[in-house]
Amino acid sequence: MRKTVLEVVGLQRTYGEVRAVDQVSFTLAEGGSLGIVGESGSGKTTTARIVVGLERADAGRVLVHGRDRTEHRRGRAHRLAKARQVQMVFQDPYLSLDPRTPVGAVLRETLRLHFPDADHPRRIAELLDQVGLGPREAGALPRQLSGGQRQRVAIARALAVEPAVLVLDEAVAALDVSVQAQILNLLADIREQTGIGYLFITHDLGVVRCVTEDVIVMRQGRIVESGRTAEVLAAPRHPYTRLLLDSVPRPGWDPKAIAAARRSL
Ligand SMILES: Nc1ncnc2c1ncn2[C@@H]1O[C@H](COP(=O)(O)OP(=O)(O)OP(=O)(O)O)[C@@H](O)[C@H]1O
Repeated sequence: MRKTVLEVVGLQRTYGEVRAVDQVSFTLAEGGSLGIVGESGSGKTTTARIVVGLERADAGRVLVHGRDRTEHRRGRAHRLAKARQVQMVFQDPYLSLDPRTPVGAVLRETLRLHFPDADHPRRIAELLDQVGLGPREAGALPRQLSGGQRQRVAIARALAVEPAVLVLDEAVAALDVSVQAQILNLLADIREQTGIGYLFITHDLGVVRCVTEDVIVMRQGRIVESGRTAEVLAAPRHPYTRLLLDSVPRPGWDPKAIAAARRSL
């Protein structure tokens, strides 16, 4: 049995009348990969943002290696320690990368903050190599890179912190299908090499099938189904999961039938 790295217990978050996250609990094993799927508005991103610490929960707890992240303690050391537990990769790295900072400098800044005494040039070369980039990209600005390369930089920056958990929020959604596959393969290799646990937020069941071991399905803030990914996708028990599976465009896909099925749920 692998140890648990992340444990989420009874998360709640309400915005006005909307229960964005309602009694959400799950665990992620060390080196495991858990998908959170659901339609737009199902509460996936809010859950992820609470796990990372970008959003507060009204109730519930987030534990990494048994330590509560939701406790509010002031101070730089505490903030940095929290960041080292969980890192996030967003859908659009353009928004999270400073347009004026070359790639190598992005990594150097992160390393200076978290590991001031490390051998930065060596570590930067290692990180770039780990994500399939080289010295040429180290000197480039974000706009001089392709979407896939930018996402590789965002992944390298997250890895620089040596986190226990990586939260990937629609991390390949903006990329072309072939580039998506490259990044998903890269992420699978990195997980194998490092043992970092992944929390994959996506609306795309193809992504879930490729890169997760377990999955939870969210609808209107609640978990409606969870289990091993292969089993949930092969034999979904909840009608909503079946509907999500049916909504994946494929030959013979009929939007009218999907809309009718949705109304009947
Ligand atoms: N800051 C906010 N203020 C008000 N309502 C919010 C806020 N953030 C999220 N919500 C609402 O909470 C619900 C869940 O949103 P959330 O973004 O978590 O869903 P999601 O499944 O990630 O959707 P998407 O895939 O579109 O990002 C939605 O009804 C949304 O409108």
